[in-house]
Amino acid sequence: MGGGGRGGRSRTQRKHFRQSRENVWKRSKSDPDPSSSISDTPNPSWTPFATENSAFDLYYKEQRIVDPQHWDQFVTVLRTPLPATFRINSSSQFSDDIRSQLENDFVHSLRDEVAEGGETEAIRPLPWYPGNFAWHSNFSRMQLRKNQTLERFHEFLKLENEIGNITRQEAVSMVPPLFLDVQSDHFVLDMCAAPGSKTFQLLEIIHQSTKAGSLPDGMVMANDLDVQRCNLLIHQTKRMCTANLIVTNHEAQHFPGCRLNRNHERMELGSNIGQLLFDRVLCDVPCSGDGTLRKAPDLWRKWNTGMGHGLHSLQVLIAMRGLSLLKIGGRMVYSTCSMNPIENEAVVAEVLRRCGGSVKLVDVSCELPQLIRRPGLKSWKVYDKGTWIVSYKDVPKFRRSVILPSMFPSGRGHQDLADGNCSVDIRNEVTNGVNGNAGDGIQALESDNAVMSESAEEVSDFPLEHCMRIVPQDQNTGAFFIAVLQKISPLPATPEKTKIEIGEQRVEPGNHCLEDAQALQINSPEIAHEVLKVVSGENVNDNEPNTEDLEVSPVTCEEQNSKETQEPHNVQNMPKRIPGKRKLQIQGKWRGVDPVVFFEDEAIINSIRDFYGIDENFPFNGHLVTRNSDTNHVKRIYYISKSVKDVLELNFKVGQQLKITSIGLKMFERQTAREGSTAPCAFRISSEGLPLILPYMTKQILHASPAVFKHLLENKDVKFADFSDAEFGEKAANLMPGCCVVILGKGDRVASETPKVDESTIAIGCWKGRARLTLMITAMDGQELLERLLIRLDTEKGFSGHVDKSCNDDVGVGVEPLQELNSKTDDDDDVKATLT
Ligand SMILES: C[S@@+](CC[C@H](N)C(=O)[O-])C[C@H]1O[C@@H](n2cnc3c(N)ncnc32)[C@H](O)[C@@H]1O
Repeated sequence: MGGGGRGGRSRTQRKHFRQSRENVWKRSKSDPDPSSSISDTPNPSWTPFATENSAFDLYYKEQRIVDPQHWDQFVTVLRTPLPATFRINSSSQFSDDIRSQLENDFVHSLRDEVAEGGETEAIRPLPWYPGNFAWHSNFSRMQLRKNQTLERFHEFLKLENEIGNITRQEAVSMVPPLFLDVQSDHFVLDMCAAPGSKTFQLLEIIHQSTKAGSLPDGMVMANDLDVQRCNLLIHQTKRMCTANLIVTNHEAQHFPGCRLNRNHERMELGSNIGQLLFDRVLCDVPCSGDGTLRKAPDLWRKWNTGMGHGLHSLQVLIAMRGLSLLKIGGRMVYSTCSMNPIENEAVVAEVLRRCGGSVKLVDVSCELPQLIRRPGLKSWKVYDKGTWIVSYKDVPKFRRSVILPSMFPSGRGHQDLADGNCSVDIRNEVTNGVNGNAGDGIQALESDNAVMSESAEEVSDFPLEHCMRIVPQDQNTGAFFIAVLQKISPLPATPEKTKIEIGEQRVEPGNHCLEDAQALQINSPEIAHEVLKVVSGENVNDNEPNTEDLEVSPVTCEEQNSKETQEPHNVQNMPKRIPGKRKLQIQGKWRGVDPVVFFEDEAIINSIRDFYGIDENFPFNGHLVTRNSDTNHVKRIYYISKSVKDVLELNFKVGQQLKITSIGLKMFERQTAREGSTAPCAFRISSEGLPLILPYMTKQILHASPAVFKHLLENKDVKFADFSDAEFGEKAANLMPGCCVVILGKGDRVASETPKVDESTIAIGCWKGRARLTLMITAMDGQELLERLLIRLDTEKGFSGHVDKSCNDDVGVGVEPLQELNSKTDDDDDVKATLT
């Protein structure tokens, strides 16, 4: 994949390259010596780390999270700023370019200029990340921002990050997706996905070996409870330009099951999937976050043990829901950025206990051998109200709604409860709230009165040593906990009583299979049965109630009021209404979320196909969606992969249980400018969609020599007569008015008529007006492409003869951002170049 690798450079060449190209890498005599300000000095504002015997210290020591012998080393590392790490997008068409640019320009130049005595590599690939895609720098994020010597490197990272070729992400946060063993055809659920750094990584893996013009068979479903954070995720993953992503907004513990009932399944010949199950599930749950202390030193003051107690039950519920949505044989990774055993090993042990042998904890010690990790804890204590408790039987009665049996290594407590010795006091539950955060943190722990219960220390029976703890002092990172689980058979049925025994705050009805347990929210069997009918849109067999169809989030029930009297947005795909059951008519009308509608307007689809000459092999049917059911006013048309299409069709059949906030890839956008509305095709191709559709386009294409391409990028819009290559100008003038694509020819060849489009092809969308071509890309994309073009020009042999003087002179000069692009008016054509 990719092209234009730089190849090796001599030290002199590198130096020349730096001097000629950079416009920011300049140090005057008055500037301080950069190397002196780049050293890793402890951040003086992080004085809390110096405070011995804080509650945090005591907790870490008492739980043996850090061996007391290595305490000083641990604290020193915590006080050292976290190094900036980043990852090259392995599925980017430019990943090879970027890797060689890093290796040949930055590794050496940064070493020469800023690393100690030129001995240390200032940036290097993380040894454990496959394919050398992830990189570690010796600089903190602050140093990158503030240090003048690093400015060019920082600018490079920022630009490539914005474009989507690089992702700045903490090293430990990159680990969990690697243990998922994701393949390109997998359906992957990311349950708590925002802000989306791991989702992006999952998409990279899915797309990694995709050829130009094709899509992987798999897909990623990224979910988060917080709608604002979902928006961050959408922004973050937009850089990936993927048609294989659905973003949803649910409580993960109630994530819909989307299961067709058996009758429906039998009727729906050709139905691709009958239930939404996943090959892989990432369960990166909300946690107390002490592993992020190096990034967020404030946590030192805020963190308390109550935070973990409050999250434990939710973490168990989310993990259980993940396992119920996992295919048999599938893998789930449970992870937190906390070192607290109550949020980690205790959760894993409880999940294994509930699953009763249907799920196993996988020993992954042979995977990623270069990643230094420590085994999970088998034994720990629970700290509450100034006391270290080693067994549930020592928990005072009034704390039993907060301190649960599942928080202890043995998980025992069930028998006592069943005997009526220690019944759960529901009143306490209510007064303490579900999070159990009674402030039993720093103050309590600091008290001299901390005592230990007298029972013998418990040890878990589960092989919790297979869990992984990544600690800061081992490889200069943040901290992370990771457990890999595999589902080996269906989850067992569990009686209601057991659920109460194990201390859940939510009491759920009836006996049911654990596969559904965490999704049931409807308290009456009658109502449940009616919901089942509505969801499936048909009668169900009374003898075969199928509880999995009831997986409706409580949000669904509450959110009906504002819109329930409106007509469904997509009538044809909505389930039939049952009179008198309005309260249950809720699916598909998520407040504040536009509906997803298949786009089937043949007139528009045909006009697009004809205008761009799109090959019949490129499937449109069922792959185009919009978020506006009024096709006269559709502004954007999105493209979805086959995998996403299958899920969407299933979602319609089950009554739109999924609350979809984003889906697919923006492919076409209505041109709203005056000339746009008179062009033969009102829809232009978006820059995100271009790489996918380009190999199938036969019309509205121009092939440009590097000189012409560069001229266009630099000038943003060019009159046909002003192109140095008159033939190109003439061909441009002969195109139909409207959107067109300019493809960069390779090497010193004059662009051929039919060059093969491959992964390394560079192309840009333009608007062909009456007298000129106008770029239709963002300033950022333009700047990045110009940089890349310069690199290719600099590298490819034999390139010289076809570039005019001005182009050659410009090589090595700083690039002017194409900022004015979206407001620039073509005087001849009066067309606004609209950004995609
Ligand atoms: C540790 S962060 C996830 C980080 C993310 N995986 C990433 O790599 O960018 C936890 C996320 O869980 C979300 N969250 C909290 N409670 C949730 C719930 N009940 N269901 C789903 N998401 C939840 C939070 O909004 C937060 O975005």
